[in-house]
Amino acid sequence: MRYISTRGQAPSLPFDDVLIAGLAADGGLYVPERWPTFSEAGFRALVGRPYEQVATAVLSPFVAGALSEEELSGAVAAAYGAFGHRAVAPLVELDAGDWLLELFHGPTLAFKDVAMQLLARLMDIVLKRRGERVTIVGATSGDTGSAAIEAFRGLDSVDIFILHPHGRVSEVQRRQMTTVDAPNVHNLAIEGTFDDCQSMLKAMFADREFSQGCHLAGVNSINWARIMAQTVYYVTSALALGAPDRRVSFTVPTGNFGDIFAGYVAKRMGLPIDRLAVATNVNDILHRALTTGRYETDKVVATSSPSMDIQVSSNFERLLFDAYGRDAEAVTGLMAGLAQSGAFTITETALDRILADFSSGRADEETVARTIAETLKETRELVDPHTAVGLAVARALERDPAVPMVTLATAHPAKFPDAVEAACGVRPELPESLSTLLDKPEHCTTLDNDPEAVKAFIAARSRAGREVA
Ligand SMILES: Cc1ncc(COP(=O)(O)O)c(C=O)c1O
Ligand SMILES: N[C@@H](CCOP(=O)(O)O)C(=O)O
Repeated sequence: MRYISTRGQAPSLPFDDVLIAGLAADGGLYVPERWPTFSEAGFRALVGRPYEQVATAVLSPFVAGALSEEELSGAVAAAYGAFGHRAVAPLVELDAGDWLLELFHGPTLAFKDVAMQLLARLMDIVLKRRGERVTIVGATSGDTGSAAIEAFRGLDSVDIFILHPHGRVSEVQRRQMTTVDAPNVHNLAIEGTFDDCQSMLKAMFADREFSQGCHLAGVNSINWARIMAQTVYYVTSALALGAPDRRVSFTVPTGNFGDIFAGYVAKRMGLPIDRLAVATNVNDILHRALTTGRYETDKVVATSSPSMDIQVSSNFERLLFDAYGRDAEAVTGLMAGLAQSGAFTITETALDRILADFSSGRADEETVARTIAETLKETRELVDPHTAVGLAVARALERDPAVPMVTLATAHPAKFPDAVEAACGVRPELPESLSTLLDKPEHCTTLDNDPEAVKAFIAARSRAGREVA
C-alpha cells in the first residue's frame, strides 16, 4: 500500500515512511492511494473474534509491504493487552437501539489510547529497524498529549514535546501530562488556544530546515496511523450489533475530525454504516459547514468539553479530498483560502457527497449539563461532557428505528470531575491507577505564543537534532 498527499505535491510513500513523516512535505495529509475493501464474507469471518484479531485483520492491508504480519500482530497484542477491559472497546446498551461505545479503558482514560498505544509500538519497530531517533512534537487540547506521553515515555528512540493551551485543559488532563517524570518528555504550556498550538505545529513541519534538522515526527491525527487504528472499533462494534447483515449508525463527539474520519474509512472499506453524525459543542464550525456549505472559523469559546474546543479541524481536509473526487488542486485551493481569509465554500457537488454519509448537530453548554444529569438518572451511566455532546446530538437526530445508534464515549468522566459534578451532583472518582495524580510534582514550561521561541526550546533539547547536526 502506498499513500498520497491531499495536496498532490509530495511524493507517494509506503506506510513506514508515512508513519514517521506525519504531515506530508507539501503541507497535506497522507491517505491511502485506494481504500482497501472487505467482502461481507470477510467481515463475517471476524464476528465474535477478540479485538486483537479483528485489529490485525483490518489493519493488515494498510501496512502491507512495510510491516510483516508478525510485527503487526505483535504490536497489536502488546498495545491492547494492558487495557482495563478485555473487550478493549465494550458496548453498553442505554436504551433499545441506543448504545455507548466505551473507548476509555486505556491507561489515560480517553479514546486516544486506542491509537496511541499501537502507534508508539509501530514507530519503535520502524525506528529500531532504521537505527534512527526522532523528535515528536504534538499539539493537544488535553487528551492526545496525555495518551502520547504515556505511550512514548522512556522510549530511547524518541524525544517528545507536547504543546497544550495554558489554562484551557482540565486539571486531571494537565496533571496526566505534567506529572510524568521522564528525560524524553517535555511539556510546554502555550499562552494561546489549541488552534494556536496546532498551527504552530504545522508551521514547524513546513519549516524544512527545522523539521529535517530535528527529524520531526507527528503523533496528532495528521499522522495516518492514528486514523487507521481507530477504524478497528467501528468494525468490532458494528459486527457485535449485527453487521454485515445489519446497518449501524454512529454519533461521534468531534473536534479535529480524526475519530469520525476513521468511521468514514470503515464505511469505505465496506462496513454497512448508515449515518455518521458529527457532534460538536458550541465551537460548531463543522456543524455549520455541513449545514451551510461554508467552512468559516470563528473565535474559540472555552467549554466543559475542552478537548473539542477547536476551530481548524485538520482531518476535514482528508474528507474534502474524497468529496472533490481526489482533486488535490481543488483541496490546495480551499486550504489556501482558509489560510488567507479563515474560510472557504464547499461546492454543491462536494457537499452532497459529504451529506450522503454524514449528519451533524451541536449541543450548547446547558444541553450538555442536562444530558449528563438525565443520562445518570435514566440509565445509571455517568458520562463525561464530550460523550454528553454526542448523546445530546444523537437524541436530537431523525433516526431509522431499525438501525442501532452507537455514540462514542470518548473519555472517562473522572477526567472532567468539576464539570460532571456541576451537572449532576456526583463527583466521579479517579480509578486506582491514577489515584496519586493530584499529589505528584508537575514538570512544565510556560512559553509565549511565539513560534520562534518554541522552536528554539525544542531544538536545544532534541537529541535527534544534535545527532543530525
Ligand atoms: C474526549 C474527546 N472527545 C472527542 C474528541 C474529538 O475527537 P476528534 O478530534 O478526533 O474529532 C477529543 C479530541 O480529539 C477528545 O479528547
Ligand atoms: N482533542 C485533541 C486535539 C488534538 O487532536 P488529534 O486527534 O489531532 O491529536 C486532544 O485531546 O488533544
